[in-house]
Amino acid sequence: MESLSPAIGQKAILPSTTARSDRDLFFGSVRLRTVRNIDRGCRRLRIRVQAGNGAAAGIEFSDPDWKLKYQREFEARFNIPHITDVFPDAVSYPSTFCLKMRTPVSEEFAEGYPSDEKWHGYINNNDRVLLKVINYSSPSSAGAECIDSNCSWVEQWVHRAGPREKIFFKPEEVKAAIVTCGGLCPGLNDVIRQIVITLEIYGVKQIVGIPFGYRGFSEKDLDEMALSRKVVQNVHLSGGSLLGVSRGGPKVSDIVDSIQERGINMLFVLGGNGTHAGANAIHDECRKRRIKVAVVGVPKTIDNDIMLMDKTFGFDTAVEEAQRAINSAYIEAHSAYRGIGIVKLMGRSSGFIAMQASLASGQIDICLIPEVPFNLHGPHGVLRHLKYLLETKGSAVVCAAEGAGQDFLQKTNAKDASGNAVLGDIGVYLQQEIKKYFKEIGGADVKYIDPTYMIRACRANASDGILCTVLGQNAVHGAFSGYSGITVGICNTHYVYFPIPEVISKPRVVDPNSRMWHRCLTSTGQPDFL
Ligand SMILES: Nc1ncnc2c1ncn2[C@@H]1O[C@H](COP(=O)(O)OP(=O)(O)O)[C@@H](O)[C@H]1O
Ligand SMILES: O=P(O)(O)OC[C@H]1O[C@](O)(COP(=O)(O)O)[C@@H](O)[C@@H]1O
Ligand SMILES: [Mg+2]
Repeated sequence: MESLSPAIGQKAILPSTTARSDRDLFFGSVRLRTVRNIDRGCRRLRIRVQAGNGAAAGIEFSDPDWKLKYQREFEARFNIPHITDVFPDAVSYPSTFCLKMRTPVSEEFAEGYPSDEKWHGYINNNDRVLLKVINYSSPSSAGAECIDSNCSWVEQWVHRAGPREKIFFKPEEVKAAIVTCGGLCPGLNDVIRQIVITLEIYGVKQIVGIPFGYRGFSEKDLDEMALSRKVVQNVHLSGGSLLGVSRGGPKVSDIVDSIQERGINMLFVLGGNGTHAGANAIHDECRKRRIKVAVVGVPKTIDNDIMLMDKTFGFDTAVEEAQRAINSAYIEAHSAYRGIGIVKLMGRSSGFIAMQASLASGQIDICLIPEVPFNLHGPHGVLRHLKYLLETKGSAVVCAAEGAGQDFLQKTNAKDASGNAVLGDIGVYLQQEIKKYFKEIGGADVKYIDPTYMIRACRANASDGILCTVLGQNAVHGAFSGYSGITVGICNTHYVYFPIPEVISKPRVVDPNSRMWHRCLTSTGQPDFL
């Protein structure tokens, strides 16, 4: 067989088993475009290798120093903004955070812990974490993300999160605010709790919650909420957000006016892509006005649609909670004569919850996600496959992400207060179409379960609770260390700080050519519905 790792522009031959259709093939970021030239008899596809990341970024690969240059550019992109960028003379102080816990009433170390303490657990500012940990030997390796056509190994380092030896805020001068925006997500209260507790460990006395997302900065009838360990002690025992959430809200300049009026100099922002876009704009505006405010995000999205991190908090809980709905749909379908269960799960543009929940349950026959187009009708459509399932198994269960199959639904162009498109209900549509289809051919007992808001309102499970704890603590460490315009994340099991623009450049989506999606397909046994 010919090489699977040709240079850019060269042709390669892939075995037919590698190609699942006439569509483009992706090996990570390397796109192999099928030329639709199936050799007679041997069923092989001719493909052309298109550029990897690097060429797209304008890298000159003939330059012997291209790797070095790429790394330098990467380092600059992932540099995390610091207060000294704007205030070069900003004074630092010895940290008041120490792993050796003292009783909270002790005034012994009010001015900082003695520097002769042997081990504080501090992070060095130059500590880094590898963003990509696999050295792919070929662009054709599953999941390969290549910069050049040989998939050369180029180290990509990001900043390690954690407490630093020097802090840039005196705890007694800090007024910290926490705001939770967007939709609910399991774990919001756990993060709030940890932020408050960690701020108190640093010695901060003024901690407030901004009610109902960014709106709390402008609505006159909404008062900020005083927060302390006492207030947040048991808040993680219930779902939702102690502070409330909202979509939409005031202009960034009005938010920053309010920040100035309130004397806030640390702002912790819990939210998804939209919230982080807001947080970054707030950070920029504070810099423009030359006010010393640390703006730190904690990514919140049940959909797991934030780039670069292993996962976001609440996602595990959502997948776990979805099992209950899937199991109910399965029991209903299995116990009925020609039963079909439909479960709709959240995921506006990313099908992670539906994919993982289907995989975990092993009870789903058809998983539909926004990233993978499908036909409903026709010889290869979902309905035809359901007919086959009823004939062979007697029942079937479908799991659909809310953003799946939106092409079938009437578009309204309606937007929510944040500007997100309001989606049609794919679950209801599937239910109607399935009923219609089976009416003439023996009928089907169709049950539709929409557990979406029940899942979102859950309290975090133990694993998410721990993730929230670490993220919340690191958010506070980041702010005290003088960073702003950053967000915290887990990356290859380590905790890191990212500059906000890098994580919101686009939503993270399921790669239809990934091994995980393929695992899901092997579990469901569904065909391509095309
Ligand atoms: N591009 C943006 N710039 C500033 N604020 C934004 C932007 N996009 C969304 N927001 C604000 O962020 C908040 C949350 O956004 P939303 O999209 O509803 O949720 P999420 O943060 O979970 O994506 C809303 O108050 C919205 O007004
Ligand atoms: O009904 P709401 O509150 O707008 O929330 C629905 C949205 O919540 C989500 O689960 C998460 O959205 P956010 O990350 O923007 O909060 C979306 O998938 C879904 O469309
Ligand atoms: Mg959003």
